[in-house]
Amino acid sequence: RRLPKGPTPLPVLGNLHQLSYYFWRHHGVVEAYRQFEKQYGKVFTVWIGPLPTVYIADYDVAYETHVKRANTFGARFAVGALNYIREGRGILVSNGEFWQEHRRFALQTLRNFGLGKNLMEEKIMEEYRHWFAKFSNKNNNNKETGAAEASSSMFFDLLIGSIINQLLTSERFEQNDPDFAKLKESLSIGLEKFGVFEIFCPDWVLDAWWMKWRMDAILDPFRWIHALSQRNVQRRVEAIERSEHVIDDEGADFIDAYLVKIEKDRRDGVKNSSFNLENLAIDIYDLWIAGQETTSTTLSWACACLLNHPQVVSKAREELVAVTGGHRPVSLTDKTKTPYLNATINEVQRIASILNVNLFRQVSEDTIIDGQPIAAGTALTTHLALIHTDETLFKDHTQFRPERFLEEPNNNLEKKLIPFGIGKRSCLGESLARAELYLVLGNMIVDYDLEAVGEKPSIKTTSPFGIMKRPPVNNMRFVPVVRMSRS
Ligand code: HEM
Repeated sequence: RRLPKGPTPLPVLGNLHQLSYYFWRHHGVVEAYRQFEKQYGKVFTVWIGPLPTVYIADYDVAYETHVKRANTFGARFAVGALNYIREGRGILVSNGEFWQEHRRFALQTLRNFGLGKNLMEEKIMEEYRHWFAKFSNKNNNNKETGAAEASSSMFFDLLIGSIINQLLTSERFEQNDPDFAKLKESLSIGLEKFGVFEIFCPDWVLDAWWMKWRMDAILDPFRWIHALSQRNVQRRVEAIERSEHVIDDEGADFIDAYLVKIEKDRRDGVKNSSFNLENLAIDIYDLWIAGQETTSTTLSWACACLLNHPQVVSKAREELVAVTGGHRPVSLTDKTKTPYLNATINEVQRIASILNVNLFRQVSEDTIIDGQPIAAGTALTTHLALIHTDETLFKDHTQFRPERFLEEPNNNLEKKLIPFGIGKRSCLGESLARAELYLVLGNMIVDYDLEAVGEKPSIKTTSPFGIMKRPPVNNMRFVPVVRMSRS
């Protein structure tokens, strides 16, 4: 088999024995893969049982393959738990014409939200104000200072979950919503368990009775989110039928825009259009899953970093107040004038590197990577966490130091930071996520002093073995610093 270098696999087991040993010895997935990188170089193969998987741990190689030869590296490798509910549909794991049409439609719809009246910024700021005010008004918070106390993960889950929900369905999550609390609890258990093994498990293993104990914990929250998406679609259709909801122009949210597209395809006589109600529920499911946990997790990591580095908060605040005068909210139009905040967000995303293992692609033809052959059909991924901790690029990579992005010469560091992936299948929600991170962090830094409740969180993950690198769990206090009216 034409494959890049890697440890010799055993029959059936592949390299699982070595991987498990490194997991245990080096306390996590990323460090385990780093051991292979040290031995075999920037491009290496690891066999997960009978399946060879290839990893790229170098920015230049990732760019040369995923950008310059995008067509060869643009298909998704979709098996296992990731494909479980989707069955090749949605955006995350679909391929071919279906993927192209649905990605283009979702991108265009999100882009429209950011144009003209800028619905995106409006909704982000509306939710920002709502959730900070709601937490400040809670009975157990300090009435004199107006300080709000919250678990960072629950707070950002509600805030970010509500933003994405507003864009998709025009609805907000309500605090103490028992459904939401149940979902988040089971999702965090599921995500801690969801590991490299589950990405590649064939369906018959996922469905086997002897895997039920593990698979139910991992898949139940996803089934729940899918059912919720179906319910939202159904509710909207019924509201339209009862004339309680009217779609103006292109609609108020993603569901409306999609219903307009279904109607347009029908009128244009498009045969076998892939835009229908069931696929709408899957697209919403994908956008919610990909858009909620990722951004919320990044904000929790940001708080862990900022609580440990108050000097960064002071410097960013000084820059922001100089730009806004402290009398108006930070807006996306300020971005070009806030290099320090931009560098801080970059450094948060680098330290967070929230995917211990990125989504996999499938090589579409026999080809060469960095001088080594690779066969068509091979599963391959860019290892973002290894690239973001490459000492030749990010010296003293364990240090949280936004200044590294501002120093000259800095080797074009900003370009080499790729938390949203690279190439044709890179993150569809990048502009929304960047807007959320900028507006929430920028305004929060101007409006609040951050205090840890109890000990400061250590900048260390709670799930080194899962596919997502979850942030430290911590309670924190947001103490208002600006009491003047800022509309
Ligand atoms: C900080 C937040 C986020 C991070 C770090 C992130 C990261 C990523 C990464 C690494 C990928 C895989 C790229 C690859 O294959 O190389 C991805 C894909 C994707 N993301 Fe995000 N994401 C974030 C937020 C969002 C948001 C807000 C949305 C939606 C509204 C979203 C929707 C998607 C979708 C649909 C894909 C699949 C794209 C495709 O296969 O064509 N993401 N994201």
